[in-house]
Amino acid sequence: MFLEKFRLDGKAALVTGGSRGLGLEAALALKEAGAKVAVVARRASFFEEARKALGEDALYLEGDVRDEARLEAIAQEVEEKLGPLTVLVNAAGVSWGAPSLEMPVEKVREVLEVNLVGAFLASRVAARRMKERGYGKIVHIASVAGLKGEYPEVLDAVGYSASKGGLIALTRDLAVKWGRWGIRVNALAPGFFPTRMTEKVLPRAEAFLKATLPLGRPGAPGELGGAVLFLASPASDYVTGAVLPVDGGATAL
Ligand SMILES: NC(=O)c1ccc[n+]([C@@H]2O[C@H](COP(=O)([O-])OP(=O)(O)OC[C@H]3O[C@@H](n4cnc5c(N)ncnc54)[C@H](O)[C@@H]3O)[C@@H](O)[C@H]2O)c1
Ligand SMILES: O=C(O)[C@H](O)[C@@H](O)[C@H](O)[C@H](O)CO
Repeated sequence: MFLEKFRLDGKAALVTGGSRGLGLEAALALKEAGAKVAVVARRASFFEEARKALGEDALYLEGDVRDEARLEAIAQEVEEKLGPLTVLVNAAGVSWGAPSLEMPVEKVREVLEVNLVGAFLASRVAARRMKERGYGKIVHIASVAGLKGEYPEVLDAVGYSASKGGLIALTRDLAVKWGRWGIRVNALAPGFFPTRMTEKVLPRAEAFLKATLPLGRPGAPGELGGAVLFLASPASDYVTGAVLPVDGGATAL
């Protein structure tokens, strides 16, 4: 009875940034639960890794989350090929590290544009469709960096932190605005996970994280997918506007 609620058999799910890293892990979790999965990344050449993991049944769609017209076309194609869009995971994201007093302002703008504006655009493209059916699940991959300040030896990326804080505010506001349409909007706030995004930062931050995190280590591959599945599936149908840290206790400090 309860395990059944984690199933997504035959439901269409779209994952932005699903070509690798945490987005790919999200797509794999949704697929394992029975969803028909589409992933978006900026270039077709980025899909090699995802194809190996997700197989030929998945849809691989090129697109930039800053381009709303392209997102509309993607949603249309997903609905034509996979059926009504039930789940959107916004995992597309970029980061730019530099000391805050020297951070190039164009990098702050770029990061906000992808991580915050892009997630908003993908959400409303999905919500226009979900509203018609009175049901939908939107999951943002935010970050603990959006919930608390960071020492520079852990994360020196002010634009990134601001984008994730904005995404958390957006999660709550859209949850309130869209709840009456049956659309649930929630966010995950991962701590440190080893991916392409963190490969340069992790060696510098690891000793600090081991010494300070309640669980004494960064996240490992496979430790986010279950939380994605919870927020994407009927198991969380009475949850909206929530922010779930998956962070080894970083935000409990
Ligand atoms: N790795 C971590 O420790 C960590 C922690 C918290 C949150 N996150 C978030 O998780 C998400 C996934 O990051 P990751 O760690 O897997 O890194 P990653 O660099 O491996 O993945 C980022 C993904 O976003 C896609 N992307 C980037 N810009 C895009 C754009 N403009 N349009 C479409 N797609 C775009 C990339 O192609 C890639 O698939 C990001 O939002 C990131 O901020 C990561
Ligand atoms: O990519 C991210 O979002 C980063 O990994 C941060 O979320 C760190 O986990 C945090 O700075 C640790 O306190």
